[in-house]
Amino acid sequence: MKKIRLGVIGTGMAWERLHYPAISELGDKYEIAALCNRTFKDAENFAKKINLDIKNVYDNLDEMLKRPDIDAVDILVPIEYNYEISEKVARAGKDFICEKPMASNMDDAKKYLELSKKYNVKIMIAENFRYNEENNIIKELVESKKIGDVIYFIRNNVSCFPCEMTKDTFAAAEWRQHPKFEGGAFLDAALHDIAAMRHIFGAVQCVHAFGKPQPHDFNPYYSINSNILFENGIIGQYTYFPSGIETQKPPVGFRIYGTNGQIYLEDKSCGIINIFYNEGTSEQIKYTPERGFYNELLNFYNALNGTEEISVTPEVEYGDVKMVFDILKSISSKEVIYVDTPPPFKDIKLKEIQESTAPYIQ
Ligand SMILES: NC(=O)C1=CN([C@@H]2O[C@H](COP(=O)(O)OP(=O)(O)OC[C@H]3O[C@@H](n4cnc5c(N)ncnc54)[C@H](OP(=O)(O)O)[C@@H]3O)[C@@H](O)[C@H]2O)C=CC1
Ligand SMILES: O=C1CO[C@H](CO)[C@@H](O)[C@@H]1O
Repeated sequence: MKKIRLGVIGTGMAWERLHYPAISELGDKYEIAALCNRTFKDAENFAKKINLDIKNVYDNLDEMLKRPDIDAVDILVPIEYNYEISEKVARAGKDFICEKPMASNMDDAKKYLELSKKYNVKIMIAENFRYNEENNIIKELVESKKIGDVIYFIRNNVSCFPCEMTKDTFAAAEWRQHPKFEGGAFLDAALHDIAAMRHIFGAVQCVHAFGKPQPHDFNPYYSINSNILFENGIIGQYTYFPSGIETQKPPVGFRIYGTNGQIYLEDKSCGIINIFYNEGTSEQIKYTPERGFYNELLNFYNALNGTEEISVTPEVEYGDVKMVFDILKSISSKEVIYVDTPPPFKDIKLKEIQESTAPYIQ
């Protein structure tokens, strides 16, 4: 197939540091046709870097979308504009990629689900964690029962957002420090962990969460702790703590305990997944960190080519976003919230779970 001629909307950090390097690696599949940014100068500067003629630089999105020679669009704008711009691009009849989250609230997330059919366009939500190598390896390990039946997991995401605010990082952005959307950093960053957990363990029956309120705008809580019950009976604890002290930062951890052993990922960038078996042996699996961006862009190319389905559609992302807001709802209501399954409690085949875990318990 010919190269996809891509129009880019939002030439900020995610474009420069994440999508552009992956697109460059896929240089035989993509060609950057046009750039659009709210601040024209920034897009113009980037165009110079890649030798793109200035006539292909816009600060008016409608003008860029009129171009018939643009095959597809990549949307990387602050979260509060994701739905509005996606709707505009879909209406223009362009296939597109939109960075996560698909929307900044549930009303827009619901409307997002109609876009693909209504305008007959292909849509991929760029949730890189669902395309990251480590998450796909762990999913395969869990599904193939490498550590037997999974009983429970614990996942922590500990960082220091305030320490990052003055550095050349994502936290420096005004829209992250004073978000105009509910959930702040929890929607922006914890969404990745939630996507990874749902990718690995499947649909979620319900969550019960607690939060320690804080006065700063970037996140409503110092820490959010949640208990999760998956539809397959797996239970887990997830903690999102973006207010840690930099020097005390413990490693981000993901530990999965099964009847025959344990899977341990110290950090998504460490490159090694450890498996510890109950009998005392262990195994290490190497992976390349941060491959999600390359993999998602390859998936999008293949989908436009007709050789693959899009893996992360709005329907897939919808459940991840819903879980973010369900956790926040659980904190404020102090109630258990059903995520993917409507109440009452679905039969989770307790007897089968007890039988499969019996050897572990003895
Ligand atoms: N998957 C991942 O790991 C990551 C994903 N992201 C996602 O990427 C998106 C962008 O984040 P990031 O790049 O960090 O944010 P930035 O603020 O760095 O960049 C956003 C860019 O969008 C431009 N913009 C804003 N509104 C419009 C508009 N209406 N039309 C055209 N351009 C517009 C901004 O212009 P101006 O400068 O004028 O405001 C800015 O250049 C978010 O959805 C975020 O969730 C971000 C980081 C990592
Ligand atoms: O998606 C992203 C990756 O994680 C960052 C936090 O660490 C976010 O701010 C960003 O939007």
